Amino acid sequence: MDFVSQPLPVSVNYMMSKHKSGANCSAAGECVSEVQRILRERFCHQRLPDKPMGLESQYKHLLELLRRTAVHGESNSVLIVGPRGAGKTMLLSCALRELLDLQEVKKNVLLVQLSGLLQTDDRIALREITRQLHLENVVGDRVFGSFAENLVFLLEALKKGDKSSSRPVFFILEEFDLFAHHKNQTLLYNLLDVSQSAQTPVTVVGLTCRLDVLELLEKRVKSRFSHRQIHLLSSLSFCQYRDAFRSKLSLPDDFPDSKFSQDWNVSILKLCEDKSVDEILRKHFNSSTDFRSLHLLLLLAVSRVSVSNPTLRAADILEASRMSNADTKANILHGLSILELCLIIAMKHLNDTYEGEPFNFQMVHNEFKKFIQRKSHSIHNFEQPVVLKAFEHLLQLELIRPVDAGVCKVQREYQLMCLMLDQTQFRPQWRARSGQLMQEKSDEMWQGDENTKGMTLQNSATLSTLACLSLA
Ligand SMILES: Nc1ncnc2c1ncn2[C@@H]1O[C@H](COP(=O)(O)OP(=O)(O)OP(=O)(O)O)[C@@H](O)[C@H]1O
Repeated sequence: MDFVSQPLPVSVNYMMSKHKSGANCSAAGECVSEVQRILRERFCHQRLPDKPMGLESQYKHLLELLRRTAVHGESNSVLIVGPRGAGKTMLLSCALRELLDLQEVKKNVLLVQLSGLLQTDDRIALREITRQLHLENVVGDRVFGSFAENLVFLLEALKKGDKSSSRPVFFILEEFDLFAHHKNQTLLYNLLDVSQSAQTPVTVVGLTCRLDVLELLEKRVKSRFSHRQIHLLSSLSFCQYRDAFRSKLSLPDDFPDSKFSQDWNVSILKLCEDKSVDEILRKHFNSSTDFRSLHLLLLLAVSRVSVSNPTLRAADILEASRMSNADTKANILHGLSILELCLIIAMKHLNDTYEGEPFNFQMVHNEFKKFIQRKSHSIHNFEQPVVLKAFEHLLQLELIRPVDAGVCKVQREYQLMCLMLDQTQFRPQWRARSGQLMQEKSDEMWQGDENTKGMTLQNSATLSTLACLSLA
């Protein structure tokens, strides 16, 4: 290994740079990148919070259930139900973290994690269970008569030498409701069956967003479920939300540069008192109390921190809020080519003319050709395959959508489409895009006609775009 070229840990780098003359700038740089590393880890779910905020009773309940399996060998089953981003995975991970801190539990307990999005049928799920329990060699080429036989064999294989005690197993099923769509719900039936019988200490923990998840279970599966449910419904107040904002941005005590971290933490306190920041937070809180959207806002704000701007300012939060609320579809319009923009305008024309009726490629192309005839000097006459390619790109970007995706017999050029943009997404983007093009290219000078409403145009590329504007 080439240790010389390996990057040094930040703290070592920082210590070294501290002793160098004129090292202030590089030390500040190190601190800023360390701040960004810590906070990004925090916001990208790589680090669990110390305690789940506002979920104390649910946390205690879950921890006790898991402890009873791990310590006393009791089997159980439980569902954690809550909306997206409510903290289901985080709650379970925190409880497991606390439980696995106990030495005797850590040695004994086995974890199997499945997700309804990944294990799409029971065969794949069983293979994954075998893999996670490290029993591939034990199973070998053995053939099993049924799924239940296979599962029982796996659990038997986990029994210790004295045959009386088994190692407790936690089966964690993320997106639990998707497992209910597997054929005959065999996996759920067998897991819940094992959790009911006294064979092996097993706890099945299901995580789901669906409140009606029990309705999806077959009768025989439902009857084997313990009907324990932990609901995560946000009861967060704005004050708690603001506290979370402060604590999520604060630097830990073990930050390599204590002076920097003190200054940073003071600046975060000041930020929390800022009126405009309070307003933004209130707006975010009113639209969603989940921490995932708060993390996105903070991630965008923290990415604006640099050596020249080493603390977070209210303007950074404001800009981050603007970016996180931006209309993504309208933003896509910024990146379109001139031909694609022309096609979008042609579609909008058709929409206006036929009052929102669907259109096909031929209609759009005809409209586009009419425009070229009128303004032949302002836009290049593209060949039909090129126009079709641009049209398909718009389809890929989901700016247009087939009216009936099931009808695939129709020739591509005649397939009916509808435009997925509305008036509000049109106008501001249009102006921004034409303005942007005007700035980008300034080779040829051109005086606008009455369609451009007296504006002076800078070049032919802009000309085409603004000629499009006259179409709109
Ligand atoms: N009460 C809370 N306290 C601290 N952090 C929280 C809390 N609730 C959610 N979070 C944070 O919000 C983020 C999303 O949480 P998590 O992934 O656990 O949600 P989830 O309910 O499992 O979502 P999904 O249904 O999409 O799987 C995580 O970074 C988590 O740390």
